[in-house]
Amino acid sequence: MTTLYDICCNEQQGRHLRARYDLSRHNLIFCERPMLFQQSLGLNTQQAWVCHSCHGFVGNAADAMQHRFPSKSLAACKTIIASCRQKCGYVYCNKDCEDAAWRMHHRFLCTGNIADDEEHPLVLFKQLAVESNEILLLIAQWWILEHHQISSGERTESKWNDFCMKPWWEVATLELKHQPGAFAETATLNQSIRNLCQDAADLLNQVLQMTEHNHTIPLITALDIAKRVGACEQNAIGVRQRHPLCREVFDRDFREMYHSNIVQCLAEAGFIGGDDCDTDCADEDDEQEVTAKLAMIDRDWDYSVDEIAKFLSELYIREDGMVTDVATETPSDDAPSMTAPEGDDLDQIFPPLDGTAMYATACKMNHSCDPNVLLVYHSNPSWQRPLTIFALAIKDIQEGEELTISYIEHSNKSCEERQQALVNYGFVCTCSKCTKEQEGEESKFSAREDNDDKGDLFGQDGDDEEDDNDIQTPADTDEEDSEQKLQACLERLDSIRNHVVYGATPLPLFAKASSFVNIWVHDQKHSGLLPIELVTLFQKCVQGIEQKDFALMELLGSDLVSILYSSLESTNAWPNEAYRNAYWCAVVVAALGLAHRWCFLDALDFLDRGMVLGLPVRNDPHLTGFMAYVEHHAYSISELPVMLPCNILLPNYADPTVKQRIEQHGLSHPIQYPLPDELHEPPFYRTFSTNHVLVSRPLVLRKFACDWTAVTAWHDLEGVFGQIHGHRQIPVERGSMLATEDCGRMREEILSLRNLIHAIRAADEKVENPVWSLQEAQQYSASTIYLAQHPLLEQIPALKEFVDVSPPLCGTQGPTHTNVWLGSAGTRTPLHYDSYDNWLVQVVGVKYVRLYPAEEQAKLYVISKTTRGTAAQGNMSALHCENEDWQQHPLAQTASYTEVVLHPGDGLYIPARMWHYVRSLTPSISVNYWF
Ligand SMILES: C[S@@+](CC[C@H](N)C(=O)[O-])C[C@H]1O[C@@H](n2cnc3c(N)ncnc32)[C@H](O)[C@@H]1O
Ligand SMILES: [Fe+2]
Repeated sequence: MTTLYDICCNEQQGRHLRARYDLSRHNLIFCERPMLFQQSLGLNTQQAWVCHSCHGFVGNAADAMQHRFPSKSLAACKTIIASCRQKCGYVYCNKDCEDAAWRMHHRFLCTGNIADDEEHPLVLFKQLAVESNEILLLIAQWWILEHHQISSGERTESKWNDFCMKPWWEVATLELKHQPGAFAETATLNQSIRNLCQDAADLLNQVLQMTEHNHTIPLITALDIAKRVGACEQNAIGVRQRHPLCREVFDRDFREMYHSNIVQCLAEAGFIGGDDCDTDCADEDDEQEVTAKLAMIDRDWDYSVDEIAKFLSELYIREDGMVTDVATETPSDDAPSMTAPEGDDLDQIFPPLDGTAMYATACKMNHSCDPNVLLVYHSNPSWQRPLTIFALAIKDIQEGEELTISYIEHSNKSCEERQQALVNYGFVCTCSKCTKEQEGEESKFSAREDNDDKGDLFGQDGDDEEDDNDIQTPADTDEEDSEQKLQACLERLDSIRNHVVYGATPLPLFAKASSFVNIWVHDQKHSGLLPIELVTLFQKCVQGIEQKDFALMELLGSDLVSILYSSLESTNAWPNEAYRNAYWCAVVVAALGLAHRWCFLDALDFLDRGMVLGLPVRNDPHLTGFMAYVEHHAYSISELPVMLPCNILLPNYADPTVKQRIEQHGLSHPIQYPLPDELHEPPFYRTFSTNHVLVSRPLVLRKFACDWTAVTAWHDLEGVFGQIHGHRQIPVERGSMLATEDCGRMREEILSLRNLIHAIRAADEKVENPVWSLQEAQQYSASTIYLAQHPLLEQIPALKEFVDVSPPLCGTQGPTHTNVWLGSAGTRTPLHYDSYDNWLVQVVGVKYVRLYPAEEQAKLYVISKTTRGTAAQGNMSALHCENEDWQQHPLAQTASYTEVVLHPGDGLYIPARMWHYVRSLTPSISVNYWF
């Protein structure tokens, strides 16, 4: 999906955004996370306990309570809050966040080792920032990130300088400029800012030189600093993010995750008493399974939202920071005075995060007093992806129209007052509203002010809510028990609904995706393939879709996903296509609901799991638009500001000792020549077909893929797979089917690409050299991890750009399946055959392959079809290649085979039914085509 806007630039308007398509009111135009953020210093850093990497509040409810009220001994910290490795006092959500911040900028700016050195330039720099302008701290980060270089080459991005960058001294004197007689004052201010910038530059340069001895980060000048501070003055947004305990307490997901924590720590702290915390969600008798599941939907929390909110809002804070429960404590006369938080304003107990952020796209929008876009903060349900900004259309917008926001709070301001408020931006507003008002047509506009017009670029309170009045509870006519439960559940939803920010999925995408569901459900009605209870639930989904009841879609969709998953697991129904189709359909319903709530990462998780476990209709024209929409927005909020350097070791193939290392250490024995046929230039398909395909003769084609961008780009496993696509969920195998020890036995899991890369890195660290021997592969079998035979290019279409999706050597029809194999060193694929012709293309790393012709099958101890388990298809051999048990498998000793080592860019043609065994000698990525 392309963006819904274009970034344009002209002399009058500077950089600005224009709608690329017609947009409707309530459409989400884009969302993004800040490229830079600086928390307000002082009290806020102490009270709002946030991660210094992603800026989310750290820990769970218990941690937050503990942090805020340390004198109470509360539940122990259950999450893994990480502290800075140099103990500077910074905290992070977890080790990942710590690591990312460290690698991005913190290694330059950490005071952990130097805290008591008052003369240290870093200490002096921070002091200067505190005394003059906190933004200087942001500038230090900016400079480092802007010049961040990684080992595999430079990746400076122009986005860092794509702002109006008037020097600070010019911006700061804008206001004085218009005052008569302020000439001397202007000159003094101008000079003192120049001096300040020079001091800051001198100190920062010393810091940079001390940390980075090879000077990959250039020195900064006073002007560099001034331009960036100026840019912040005119582009940055003041952000305030409420503490989850204040805000998210109204959210269903949040409650689900933190409910017991909140209750527990409130109880332990004595805020609530005598609770009997019963978890009686399944008090049902042994009714049908589905009915029981339905009861789960209607699970009752021990305490309702209102109750929890009430607990929190009724807490009193004393001036010494202690919290008391008003009901249990009567203040004595000499007790410090108490202040009660107002109504539902809980910010006093859990203060919000305050700070300044730079957003690369939002900062390119110009101001209008009659804007068509509103920026909204809405942290997704959990505590993740903080500071995400959502740009919402508040009017119908035509293609080509400029997208504008209001920089100021202006509902009741006159034109003159607005111009005054805008003075620091250095322009006179000539928007239609200002023009008309100056022509004396004010009345018309003030009448038009509506609720939506809350667009204040600064100091947004993040509480804007869009209540979609179209949404109604579907009327229920049926009298069934499940109906009643559903009804109760819907009633409960009503209260949640009002607290959700709605930004509609573009109607055409929604309509198409939901027609997919409608059609599928309609087909199920009479097919008899699914139990009637499930069909009924799916029909409820359709009703939800028709009524645009997104909360119901989310709830029912995700519950159906878990119901189907447990039936698939417990009855081993994986081969049951009806169930897997249903799984995919449920996933789409849940994703439709989640996308409406802008939970794009969660929606994408569902879709990914659906692609892995369900039977997705690949390239279904109904779904592609919606899936691209979800994918697009998920990507824009999952990005880190810069790519992290790669920590996974891969051999440098240009180094002749590497070849030696592979042969002497990696291989279990010297390769027996002759090899399979080998070519260095691709043959014509017809020649290849005649000489190899028709006669089942393998072929090695060196440099098959040497011009694929994947060969270089994917070398950076960490950047491409760990970061850009790190949030995608994929199926992996841990351990090996060939492992002899229990702990190394293969297990299947679904995890994120980021975690796969972490696991590859962890395996990589077991052995000093990136090339693993057979013994190492066996010894560390439990650490090996493999995304094996997965259609990753279908799942992440963006990856197709890096490879040839239809190589000519796969014939005129092109490949029927394309799979990606991504894993650590030491992965071993047992001896087996496939019924397709196969091109195995090595992209990154080195693999050893052994091939036995089909004629040798009699000597290969084929595992019979009647055996249970994965090998039941008659295409697996019991032989442990490279580690054969000749006693048990004597015939194999005489079986003839060929073998080959594949390097990046090499392709191997494996004929259909030819037996093959594969071992990765290094971390490796391959692509294979069945044709
Ligand atoms: C947040 S930036 C917007 C992007 C800016 N146009 C650019 O080229 O980078 C704010 C600056 O844009 C310019 N600007 C914003 N709204 C404007 C308007 N309505 N008329 C003229 N200039 C405007 C002012 O120079 C202001 O300081
Ligand atoms: Fe205006």
